[in-house]
Amino acid sequence: MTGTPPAGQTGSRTPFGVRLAAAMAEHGPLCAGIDPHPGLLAAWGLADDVAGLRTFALTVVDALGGRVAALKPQSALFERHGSRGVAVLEEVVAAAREVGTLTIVDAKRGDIGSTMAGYAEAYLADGSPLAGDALTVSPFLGAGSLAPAVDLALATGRGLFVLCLTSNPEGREVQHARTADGESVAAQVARFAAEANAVELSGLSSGAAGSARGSGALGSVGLVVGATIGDAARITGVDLAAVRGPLLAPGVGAQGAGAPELAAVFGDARSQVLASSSRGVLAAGPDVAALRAAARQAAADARSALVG
Ligand SMILES: O=C(O)c1cc(=O)[nH]c(=O)n1[C@@H]1O[C@H](COP(=O)(O)O)[C@@H](O)[C@H]1O
Repeated sequence: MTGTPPAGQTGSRTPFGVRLAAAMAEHGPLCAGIDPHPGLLAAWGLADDVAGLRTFALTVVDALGGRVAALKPQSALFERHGSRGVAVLEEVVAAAREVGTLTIVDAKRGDIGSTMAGYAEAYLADGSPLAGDALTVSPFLGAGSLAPAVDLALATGRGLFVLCLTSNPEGREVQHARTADGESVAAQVARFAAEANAVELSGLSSGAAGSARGSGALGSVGLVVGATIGDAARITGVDLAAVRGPLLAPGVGAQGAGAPELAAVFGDARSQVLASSSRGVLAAGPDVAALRAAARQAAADARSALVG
């Protein structure tokens, strides 16, 4: 992909889907989560306070920045330290940008449309300190309520990952439910993303974006589809390949999924998958070389399941 900008360049008009595809090709289809759980802080010999949080999170950026396709800080585990924890999240986003690594801020935001516009400004606007390259969002107030986030993400070259078939077993109660016309909630969500990507991809016409056009191009509105879901895509009638966007696949590592599950769950949509692992990689810390080795192994496992 000649002319593709550095993967971590944010605020450009080069679409997130194009930048993510380049980063996955360069580093392998792995997103490393930054989840500073109290137990991990303790295991790393750190206090469960803002200083410990900061050391933990910036060590991960230092170890894995420039070496993985994306980093995904888990907002909840920063928020639990209050406003100073959120300031550390802002630092993490800036540090990753500095080393050219894409960030997916995992805050799972969702609200009525007019309030969603506020969240969109916080996480997707140029110049906002919480704006990484993409945001996880919840469509369970109705997928259409996410329209302000879609609009701002596409306008700023950022992306979204919309919860669709989540890795936790309780998710089925909502996601497998059928609407009055028989479509599953998950399929409705997937259709929402597919429609946004179809519009975006049909508009790509020149430069780096244009070179990514074609059957393999990824739009910027992805889905979250857990690697632990078994045959839920078939059960719910979700056509993952038709989404033409990236598929963030948590559940790898600590939640039990590995290469066989990735291959089985994603079938002909495997090339769109960004496998995501947090504790499975972070448990190797705080040693930087050990963190790098763990991420390298996780990326190799994901690549073996998803590429080729
Ligand atoms: O959006 C997510 O990333 C997500 C969606 C989902 O369905 N399941 C899921 O585990 N996650 C997140 O992915 C991370 C998983 O962490 P590990 O189980 O330690 O790899 C956590 O930050 C979860 O909040």
